[in-house]
Amino acid sequence: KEDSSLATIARRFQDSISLGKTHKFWESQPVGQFKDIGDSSLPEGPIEPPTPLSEVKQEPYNLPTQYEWTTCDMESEETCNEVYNLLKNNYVEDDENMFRFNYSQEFLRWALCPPGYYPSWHIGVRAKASQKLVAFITGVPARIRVRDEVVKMVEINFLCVHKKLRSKRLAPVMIKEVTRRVHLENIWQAAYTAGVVLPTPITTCQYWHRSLNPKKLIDVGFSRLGARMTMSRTIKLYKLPDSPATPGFRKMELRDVPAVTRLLRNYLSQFVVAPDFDENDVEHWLLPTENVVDSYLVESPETHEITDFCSFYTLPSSILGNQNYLTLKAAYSYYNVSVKTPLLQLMNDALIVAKQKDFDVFNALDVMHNESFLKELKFGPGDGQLHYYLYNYRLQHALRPSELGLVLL
Ligand SMILES: CNCCCN(C)c1ncc(F)c(N2CC(C(=O)NCc3cnc4ccccn34)C2)n1
Repeated sequence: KEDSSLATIARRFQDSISLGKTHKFWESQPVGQFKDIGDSSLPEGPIEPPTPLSEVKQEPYNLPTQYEWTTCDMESEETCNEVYNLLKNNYVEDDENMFRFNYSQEFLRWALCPPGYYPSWHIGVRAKASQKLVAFITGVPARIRVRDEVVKMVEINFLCVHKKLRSKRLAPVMIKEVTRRVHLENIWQAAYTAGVVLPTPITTCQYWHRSLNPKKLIDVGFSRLGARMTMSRTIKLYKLPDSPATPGFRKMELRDVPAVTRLLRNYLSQFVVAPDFDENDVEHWLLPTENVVDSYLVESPETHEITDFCSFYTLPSSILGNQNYLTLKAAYSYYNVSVKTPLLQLMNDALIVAKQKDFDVFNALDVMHNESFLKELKFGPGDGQLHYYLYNYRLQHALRPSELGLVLL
């Protein structure tokens, strides 16, 4: 595996710039530049001031003539289905093209229609002739705290260009168009992630996977049988109890929103970058939604106080080219709060309910305090890294993943 340290990648990126090979795009954007890494004379905070709204480009950017912009109304069954199919066939795959994310329609409506969302930030590109949807990019509003500053941001996600239109340089103009529409709403910062290195990550996270259905995971090539391991020994290794161990462990309900909000706000205050959730946000993002997000809490049987919380979201992947299985059912660790119940025990209960719900694998990033349970609960390191980025906001130095309290979908 090549040395993938950020310094090496930065130097290569710098070299490729001098050779004129790299995209001019990212050096033209207000993002931390590789050449500025370590320059402590540059202040932390916004890189560029807001533009007066009258000076923001009023008309959309130009697309190649055979394409046109469209706004995707995600609350329309038909349009949501078009977006679903574009992503199902053209969104992120693993490096060996064995899996592709298969975000469900109900997940996309949840992820893209939070309180205060802007329909105009759900941007599609259609081929004029066929009216087919061939590309997509989204923004949703979020209040994100960076150290002591709560910043109104946009979370950019679901950038997808149809496989047949790759290297037509559509992505840069889509990024500029969503930026323009966000500027029109007087928002000047963004948060986004990518599996690739761009200028410049605020942190780089590692994925970890906990097998729940090891036989299927080995059959489909997601994991391999360990050396000197048999299949039956492997199934036994990952076996879990039939029910959670923590007394008072139960599903979250609407009546729990105020208590969960207090618990979560308190817990997230320890991280350098984290969402600034209010009760409306908690009701949308954390109340259980079938096939989308599951959340549990610990209510003390004695005092009825809510002391702990855990949650995970449902993101299946299509399995490309396997005769026996079509879909990998994956749960992704979301927000977890451990105050009275040890995080290790809380997350083991999360694994137990995920197994009960027939998930094949439970994924987690090494963000927040996740490092403390990953190895002990038999998570294995994944091959994918997830780089986190802020747009138009400089941090003087990259964060450790444990300083990050933000999970994007
Ligand atoms: C903000 N959005 C984050 C959602 C996940 N995003 C986009 C992502 N970006 C880079 C990755 F490395 C990654 N990984 C999940 C881990 C994993 O499960 N790897 C095997 C696998 C199974 N299915 C798929 C589908 C696509 C890629 C890998 N896959 C690695 N996830």
